[in-house]
Amino acid sequence: MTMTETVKQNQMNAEEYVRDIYDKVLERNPHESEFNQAVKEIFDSLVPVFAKEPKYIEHNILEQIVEPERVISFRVPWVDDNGKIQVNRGYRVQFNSALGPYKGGIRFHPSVNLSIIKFLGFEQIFKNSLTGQPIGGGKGGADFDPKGKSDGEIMRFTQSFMTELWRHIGPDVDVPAGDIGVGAREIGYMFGQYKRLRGAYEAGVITGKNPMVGGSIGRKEATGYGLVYFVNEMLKDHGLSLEGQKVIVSGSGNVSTYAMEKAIQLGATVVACSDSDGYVYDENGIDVETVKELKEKGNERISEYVNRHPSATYHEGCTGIWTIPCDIAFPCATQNEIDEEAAKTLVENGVKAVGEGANMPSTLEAIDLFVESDVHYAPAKAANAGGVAVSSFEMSQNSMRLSWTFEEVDEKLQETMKNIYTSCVEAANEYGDPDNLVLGANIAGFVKVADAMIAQGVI
Ligand SMILES: NC(=O)C1=CN([C@@H]2O[C@H](COP(=O)(O)OP(=O)(O)OC[C@H]3O[C@@H](n4cnc5c(N)ncnc54)[C@H](O)[C@@H]3O)[C@@H](O)[C@H]2O)C=CC1
Ligand SMILES: O=C(O)CCC(=O)C(=O)O
Repeated sequence: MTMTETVKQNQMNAEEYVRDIYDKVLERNPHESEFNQAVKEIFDSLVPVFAKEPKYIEHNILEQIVEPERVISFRVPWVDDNGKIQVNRGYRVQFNSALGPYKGGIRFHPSVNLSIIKFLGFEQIFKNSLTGQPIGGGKGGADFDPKGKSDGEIMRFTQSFMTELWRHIGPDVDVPAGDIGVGAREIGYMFGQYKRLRGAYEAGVITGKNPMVGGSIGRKEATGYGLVYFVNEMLKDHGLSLEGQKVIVSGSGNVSTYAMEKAIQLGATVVACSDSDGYVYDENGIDVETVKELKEKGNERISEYVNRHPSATYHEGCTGIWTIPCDIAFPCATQNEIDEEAAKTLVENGVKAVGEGANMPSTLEAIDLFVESDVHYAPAKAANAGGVAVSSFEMSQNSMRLSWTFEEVDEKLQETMKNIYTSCVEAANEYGDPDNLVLGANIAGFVKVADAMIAQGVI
């Protein structure tokens, strides 16, 4: 065969391999739409890698990587404030340990099911690889709705959840953290229950702890700040900055709050944020301290914001936020919150950049639209990796029994986000599609995990 014929043949083999394994994924997991979506996005990016490096086909890496190493599903019984017994379903998906102990958050939300936990765990493998830290990928959660629950109910539920989970985790085995509906309070209750059952103070078993019980200073801010650092790098690379930009941020939880705070510190005006009921808009700028008071300290809806800031307006419904003309959009709430129509509206309104704080906030159609347009698009698994990176720093601090200052953590976070951005750009360039950070993030994240899997044999 001539050189050209070999290249052509390798390309055809790669396309056929990816198609075959994707068909198997669909056949094995017919009802897991979110998982299948996450798999499709990554698979599409990997065809050129398999064409160039047939060793990944020879080792059948794709079929191995899409099957979790372990899926744990369990009953979570608890007693509510009326003395009634409630039952929820808990999950932990230990997806891939090629690079280190399983690592990834726990989500408490009524929508949680196996498909959602598997998509999150799958994404986490590549995100964690991008951080450069020695951590594998996993995720967990329960279909428990924390909304409207008393502190006692939250504690009893969380303790019951850990009463099963504890036997599957450990500082060198699997290290959970927070996600939607799980913050420092829930992490504290989980850590306390683990300690009681394990009979040992193993601080490195869970991250996102309050600094007074071994948590890393700066973990709370890390995902939101990291997102803005990543987007800032991307903007700088194109002669732009955050200074003077009009920004919208969906959600008003952990990631959104600190994305807003950092964007404002870097000179942007955040004009809107939201929760699952609606959004608030203020052209003069959202006051983050008020959002913190409402959401972090209180348990209030974002609609309350307008009672404290009469210049702001409240709008029912969570998709309307994407109709606000802006320069930069930070989706920081949940999966698939930007569909094709929302993406079209953002592009028509002249959005310059989209930075994903949430996991998989854009549908496949929305991603295609951003990539094909002139929008600078920062995909979640790269842009929101700051949270898990600082979680890994927390594990290091716990092992060394010391604690770094905010400045030390923040400096390491900035360096990490810069390195992730560079890895994505280099991979995108190597594969001939500069500026395509979806391609860059997927390839750079995949190659390290795949090589580590090959090095460890068929296990
Ligand atoms: N907490 C972390 O360190 C990390 C979180 N993420 C992702 O970021 C996203 C947000 O997580 P957190 O801020 O931790 O959760 P959170 O529970 O602190 O906040 C979630 C926010 O989203 C809002 N929300 C939920 N559904 C919504 C909808 N359909 N429309 C508008 N708002 C909606 C909630 O009202 C809440 O304000 C999730 O996708 C999560 O997986 C990603 C990386 C790390
Ligand atoms: O901090 C962690 O371990 C996990 C954070 C997380 O769940 C995520 O990156 O989506």
